[in-house]
This record gives sequence, structure tokens and C-alpha cells, in this order.
Amino acid sequence: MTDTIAAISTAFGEAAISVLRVSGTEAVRVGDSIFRGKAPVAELPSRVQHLGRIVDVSDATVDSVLLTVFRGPASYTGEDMVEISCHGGILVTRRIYELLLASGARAAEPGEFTQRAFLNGKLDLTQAEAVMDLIHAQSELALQAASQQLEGRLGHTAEQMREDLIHLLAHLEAYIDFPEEDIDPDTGDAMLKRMEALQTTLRSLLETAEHGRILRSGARTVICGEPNVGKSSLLNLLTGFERAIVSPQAGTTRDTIEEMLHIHGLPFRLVDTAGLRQHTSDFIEQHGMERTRKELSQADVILEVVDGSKPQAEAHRVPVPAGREKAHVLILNKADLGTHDSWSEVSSVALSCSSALGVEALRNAMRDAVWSSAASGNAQLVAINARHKSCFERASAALREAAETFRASTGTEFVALHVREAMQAIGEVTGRVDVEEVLGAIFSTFCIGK
Ligand SMILES: Nc1nc2c(c(=O)[nH]1)N(C=O)[C@@H](CNc1ccc(C(=O)N[C@@H](CCC(=O)O)C(=O)O)cc1)CN2
Ligand SMILES: Nc1nc2c(ncn2[C@@H]2O[C@H](COP(=O)(O)OP(=O)(O)OP(=O)(O)O)[C@@H](O)[C@H]2O)c(=O)[nH]1
Ligand SMILES: [Mg+2]
Repeated sequence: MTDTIAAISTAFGEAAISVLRVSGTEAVRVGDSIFRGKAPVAELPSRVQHLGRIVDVSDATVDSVLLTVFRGPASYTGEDMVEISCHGGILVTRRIYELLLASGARAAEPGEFTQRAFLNGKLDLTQAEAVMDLIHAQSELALQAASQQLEGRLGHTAEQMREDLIHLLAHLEAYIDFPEEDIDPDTGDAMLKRMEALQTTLRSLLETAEHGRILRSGARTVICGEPNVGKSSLLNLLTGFERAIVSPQAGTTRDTIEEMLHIHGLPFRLVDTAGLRQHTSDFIEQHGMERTRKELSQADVILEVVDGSKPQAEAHRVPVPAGREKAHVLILNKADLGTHDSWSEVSSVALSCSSALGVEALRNAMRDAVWSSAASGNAQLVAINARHKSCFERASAALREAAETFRASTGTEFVALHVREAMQAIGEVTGRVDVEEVLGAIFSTFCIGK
């Protein structure tokens, strides 16, 4: 028996319709106490909308509504649920909500409906997280990834791995029970192969973490270069409006300017910066340059702008941090004034902010900088989040230890110990094993009524 929760599930504001939801053992009774339809709520067929009135304590009509009963366990939460679709006024919705609370329901916490769906086995933890990703998705690819995760793709993969580990463990325990028997070499090989295969799956899942982070919070993209090369012009070109001040005077931009935008379905958090120059005595400019360097150290993508109409020897290039070559895009701006021959050997994108020439090539280069072509051609879009990453990393480390211990033949029970550790870590991904402490952290980020 759980208490009965109620919430306004639609966004606050004036709309055509608002939806309120009630879930719990008392849902039908709570609904019945304020609804007047063709029959008492307890007698209405499930999963069909019924027209009726919501009444207050003195039986006065509050609104004409449609009510739906979902009898548990065949409901979103797995409990008895009642949904009311009322007219979308702020006041109407609020009054019905208060009537539900007055009839014995309690105000739902953020994410509490979905948390109950999880606790009642309707969704695994990756699916519950996907519900939230789906609501927050701001780009086409983020939406695609969330909806595939909601279908259970990631959860299924994790469960499959856990089952493999259970088999492995069963094998190992058979040997623990008969310590006088050595593991025969064929069985030993097969076990190691199985661990290897699991490591391969884990590695490929872990590789999607970077994509997951970018889909969820955007690729941090820093526009940098010397003063006056056209950095702010580039920000304005990509965002499509006059976001930053552009002027022929060097040192126009002094602070960082941020704007979110989407390119080929991917979110980019674009940052325009103060131009970097070798020497300046201007205090504010020095501060601005300090910020630019800080942004550069955190960047996923570096858009380095130079004046391509001038010789390469005249440009003071921004040093590329080691290992970040792929994320570094060199832009030869002012291509309308011509591109100097000295740049011909350098991998770059020719662009003109004043005529928008080359902007499509730049958009493609930006996508390629954060999204491997392998992933874009892949209909199966898995993009794990930071929590999954931490679980899979622990699982991978435990499996590595298991394999090492196995090879060292120091005792089957130690191998089993590490395998069990890996199982535990993977179980946390779907919420199969005890995850009490992470539940609060996950569901508290939800909206109320979800
Ligand atoms: N009005 C309304 N729209 C909604 C929701 C809702 O709860 N109410 N959803 C909520 O977020 C989403 C739809 N998701 C849902 C998932 C499962 C069930 C459900 O009743 N499941 C039962 C029965 C399954 C069946 O008949 O096939 C079950 O799983 O046992 C309902 C909604 C989006 N739209
Ligand atoms: N011909 C030509 N001029 C450009 C182009 N892009 C920018 N400019 C001009 O270059 C000058 C500097 O542009 P900004 O966008 O302010 O340059 P910035 O790099 O942001 O400069 P700071 O903020 O001072 O570091 C302006 O006069 C722009 O109109 C281009 O593609 N072609
Ligand atoms: Mg500028």
C-alpha cells in the first residue's frame, strides 16, 4: 500500500487543455469524490475517456472534463491511476488540483510517477532516465537517442551482460565447490574469451559517453584568434542575428559571449571570445584574454579564425593543445578579399562572414569535429550518461582484475569476487541491484507530474 499522489502534469500557463494525474491505492476513490459522470468512477471501464463534471464540496460545478481510469498494474506507474483533462486555465487547473489534495491525495514530488513506474518494474532505470532526457531534448539527435533508450535498448544490453556474468559466476562456483579439481584448459579459455567479449561491449558503450555528454549539454565551442579577424562576425553568422558587436576596431570584444545553436541536429554552445594578441597593457583586455585561455582549456571544439587574405607568416596562430587536432578547425576568414597562397597547404575552411561563403563547409567541419562518421551513419544511437559511464568503468576494471586473477591461478574464489563486483556495477545501470542512494539523485531532477 502506497499513499496516493496527485500532480498537474502539463506545463503552467494558459492552454487548451490541462492534465492532472493521480496514482495510488486511493486514486479511484479520490477521483470519485470530485467527479460526476454517467457512473461512479469505480464502475467506469478502464482506459476510456469519460465525460463528466468536477464538483466542489458544495456540489457546484468547477469544470466539464474528461476522466480516464487506468487500473493497476496496467498503468504507467503500475498502480491505479486517474487522469483528468480539464480546460487549460490556470485557475481551473489549480482548483481541481486543490480538490484532489482535499480528497486525500498528496502533492507528488518531482519524478515521483516515474519513480513508482520504476519501483513497480514498469521501467528500468535507464528508461526512467530516458523519460527525462526526452523531455529535455533540444536537438533531433538527442531526441532520437532518448527515445531509443526509452525503448529499452541500453537496458537490454546491460541485462544481457549481467546474464553473461551470472553464467560465468555459476561456472566458477562449480569449481569453488570442488577445489581439488583444476579448471581444464578448454573451459578456462572459454571463460577468458567470454570476459574479453564483455570487455569489447563495455568499451563500445563507454565510447558513446562523449556523444552522450554532447547531446545532453552541447559541445563547448570556442571561437578564438587575433583581434579583428572576424570572430564576432562568425558568431553572428552562425546564430543568424546580431548577437555580438562587430567593428573594424581591434579589441571590440572584451568578454566571452555565449549562444546555443543546433547544427545537423547537434547542440553547440558557441562562445565568442576576446581576441588574443601578444602584448597589451590594457587591463580589461588582459582579463578578457585570460578568460579566452580558460575557455580554450575546456573546449570540445576550437574554431580558430585567421584573416586568410593575409600571408600566413603575419598570423599569430593559437597553439593546438596536444591530442585535440580533430577538435580544431582553422577558418580562413575574409575569403571575399581572396585567400593568400601561403595557406594552400594548411587544412582549413575558407569562409567569408560578410557573404556567408563557405558556411556549409564550416557546419560540416563542426559536426565532424564532435561526431564520428561511424556514429552518424548508425541507426542505433546509444549515448550513455555520466552515471552509466561510472558503472561501466567500474565493471570494466573489475573484469580486468578477474581475468588477471584467473590467469595467475591464485584461486577461483578471487576470480568470482571480481566477477561479482562487475555484476554489481552493471546491475546498477538498470537498477537491478540495490541503488537506494542514486534514486533520489535521479528522480529529483524530474519535473513535477512526470
Ligand atoms: N495522457 C497521457 N499521455 C501520456 C502519458 C500518460 O501517462 N498519460 N505518458 C506517460 O508518461 C506517455 C505514454 N506512456 C505510457 C506508458 C505506459 C502506459 C500504460 O498504461 N502502460 C500499461 C498498459 C500497456 C498497454 O496497454 O499496452 C502497462 O505498462 O501495463 C501509459 C502511458 C506519454 N503520453
Ligand atoms: N571583408 C570582410 N570583412 C570582414 C569579414 N568578417 C569580418 N569582417 C570585418 O572585420 C572587422 C572585425 O570583425 P569582428 O567580427 O568584430 O572581429 P573580431 O575578431 O570579433 O574582433 P575583436 O572582437 O576585436 O577581437 C569588421 O570590420 C568586420 O566587418 C569578412 O568575411 N570579410
Ligand atoms: Mg569580437
